[in-house]
Amino acid sequence: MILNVEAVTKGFTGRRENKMIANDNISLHIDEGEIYGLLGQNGAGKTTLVNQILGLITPDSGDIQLLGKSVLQSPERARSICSVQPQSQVPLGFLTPKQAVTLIGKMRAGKKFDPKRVEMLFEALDMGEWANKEGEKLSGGAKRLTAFCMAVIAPGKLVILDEPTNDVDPVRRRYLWQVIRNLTNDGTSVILVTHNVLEAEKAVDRVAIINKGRILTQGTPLEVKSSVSNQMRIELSLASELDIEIPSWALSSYKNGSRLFFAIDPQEVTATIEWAKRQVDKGLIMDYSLSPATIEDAYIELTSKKAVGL
Ligand SMILES: Nc1ncnc2c1ncn2[C@@H]1O[C@H](COP(=O)(O)OP(=O)(O)OP(=O)(O)O)[C@@H](O)[C@H]1O
Repeated sequence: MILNVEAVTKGFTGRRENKMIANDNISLHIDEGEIYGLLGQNGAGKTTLVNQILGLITPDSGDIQLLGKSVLQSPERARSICSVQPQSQVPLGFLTPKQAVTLIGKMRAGKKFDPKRVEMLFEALDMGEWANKEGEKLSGGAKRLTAFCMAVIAPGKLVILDEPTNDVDPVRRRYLWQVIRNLTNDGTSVILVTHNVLEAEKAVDRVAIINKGRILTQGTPLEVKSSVSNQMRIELSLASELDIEIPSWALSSYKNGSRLFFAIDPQEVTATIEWAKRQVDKGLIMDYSLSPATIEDAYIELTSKKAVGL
C-alpha cells in the first residue's frame, strides 16, 4: 500500500471563532499503480486532504501513512515521495517549458536525471511547438501541460494531479491520460483531483466522492455507479436562466448554467418525453436528450438536495 489515510479530521477557525470542518473523519487507501479519483464540488475538502498528505498542514485527529510511515512524523519525506501538479497555474517567468521541466527533473532525480525523458514527454504530449517558447507567452493549456510535465518528469511513488486537463484540448487530453497510464504501469500511484466526473470515470481505477468534508462513497466507477444503474437521465438546454418546474417524478436534479439534468425511473420515460415536448412548445427549453445514467448521476444523486431519501 502506498497511502493510508485513517480517520482524518481537519477544521479551520473562521473570523468569528466558528470552526468549520473541512475534512470529517476521512479514511481511504491507495495501492501501488492505482489511479484514485477525488471528486467533489468547490469547497468539498479535496485540497485540504491533499495538503495533509503532503505534510503542509496537520490533521486535528487521525493519521496519514505514506509507504508505512506517518506523514505527521516526517513531512519532508512526504514531499520527496509525492510529486504534485497544483490546481493554480505554475508561474514560469522567462523559463521555457523545456528549461522548467529540465530544472525540476534535475532537482528531483539528481544524477539519475535523463534529459531524453523531457523529449519523450514532449513528444508524447505533442508539445514540440512550445518547448522553447518563453513561459509567460504560452496559452493556458500549454502552461497546464508544462506543469503536468514538471510533476511527472521524475515522479515520486505518488503523483497528485489537481485538475490536470483544465484548458487542455481534447486530443492532448487523450495523450495525457496515456502518459498517466504508462506511469502507473511502472508502479507509480496517482491521485486525480477533479470536478470533471465523466472524465474521471474513464481514467480512474477507484474513486471517492467527497461532499462537505465527508466521503459519501468510494469504489470502482462501476460500484459507485451501481446506485443509479437502473435509472435514466435527461439533459435539457434551458432557453433562459429562469428556473423551470421539474416534474415530481424526478429522482434528483442538478443545474449547471443553462443545462439542467435530472434522473428518472425508466418507467417514466414516456411521461418525461411528453413533459419535455410541452416545455419545448412553451419555449422554456431548446432541446433535450435521454440516456442511461452515468457516474455523474450517481454524484448528483449523492450530493444534490433533492436526492432520494433526503
Ligand atoms: N486555510 C484555510 N483557512 C480557513 N478555511 C479554509 C482554509 N483552507 C480551506 N478552507 C475551507 O475549507 C473548505 C474546504 O476547502 P478545500 O480547498 O479543501 O476545498 P476543495 O474541495 O479543494 O475546493 P476546490 O475544488 O474549489 O479547490 C472550504 O470551505 C474552504 O473555505
